[in-house]
Amino acid sequence: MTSISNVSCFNEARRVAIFGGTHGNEMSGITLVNLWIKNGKEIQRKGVETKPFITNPRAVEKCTRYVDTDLNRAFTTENLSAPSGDDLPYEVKRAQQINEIFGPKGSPDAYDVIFDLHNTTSNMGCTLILESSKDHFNLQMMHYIKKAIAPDSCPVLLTEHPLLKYSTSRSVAKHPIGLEVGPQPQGVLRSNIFESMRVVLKHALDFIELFNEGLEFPPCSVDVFRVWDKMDYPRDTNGNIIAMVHPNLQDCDWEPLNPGDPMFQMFDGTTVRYEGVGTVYPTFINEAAYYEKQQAFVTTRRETLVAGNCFILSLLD
Ligand SMILES: CC(=O)N[C@@H](CC(=O)O)C(=O)O
Ligand SMILES: [Zn+2]
Repeated sequence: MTSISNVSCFNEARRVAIFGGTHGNEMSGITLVNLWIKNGKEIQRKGVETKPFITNPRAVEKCTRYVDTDLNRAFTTENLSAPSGDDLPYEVKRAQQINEIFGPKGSPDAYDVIFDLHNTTSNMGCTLILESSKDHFNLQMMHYIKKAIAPDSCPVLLTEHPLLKYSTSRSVAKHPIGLEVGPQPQGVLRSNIFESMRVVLKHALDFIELFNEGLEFPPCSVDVFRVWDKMDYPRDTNGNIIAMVHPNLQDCDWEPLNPGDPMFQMFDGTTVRYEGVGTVYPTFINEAAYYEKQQAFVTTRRETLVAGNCFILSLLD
């Protein structure tokens, strides 16, 4: 990327991948990717090579999140550079293979864009996950998608955080995009969730086609929710959970939570209130997969990011 004040230029996005089954029990992405592996017409765009790919086939087969360890945390430099061997956890070996095919992570040879399709048990709607506030290409794409699906909404979760950021499968690409759609139980397919994932992907691929054709995208601003903190369930001294998400908070992803608002309901009926400073916007509320990560929900803060004028580099010649 070249940045000239407010101008961002990129090479064409020729190589695009769509990942499903990074978590083997999140059925929308698995089903869509399998459909597209059989017949890719729907995801074909002029001048773009789009590769649908099942990232964790053994977890998909077992319909479980992972086999040995969470694949969507496995793309650390340490794992990717570990000497390959049979004793490595399955997902670490798989991360190395994926890095070979779609990366290497951080190199010019890496895929341009990777969409990673996820489902959540939380009421997050159709959420786009952005890893860097400086990724103007992704910001422009997200702006385009938001406009295209209006009046439906499509919140953007920015996971850039000094401690809470994790090493995702999609992070091997130059422009990683997570798509998180819910609520949907693990192992279950719901038609409404399936359809909204499909529609967002259609607009995303349309954007890439238009961009490659040389369309110029003027500066724009994008409202995002930046990850702020993670909140665990109240626990006893043995580490057992002793409360549930409060009914006032359950399903209220992206809605403001203010100091003093109910947060958890103890098993004895008492209410635990939010005691932070200022308004936060909780999300991933009561996500099933996060019980093992000691996480009841994450808090976010609202922010507006600005994306510069965006077009292909060859237009400058
Ligand atoms: C529920 C779930 O799996 N969420 C994803 C979010 C992401 O892809 O960034 C994860 O924890 O890996
Ligand atoms: Zn997932």
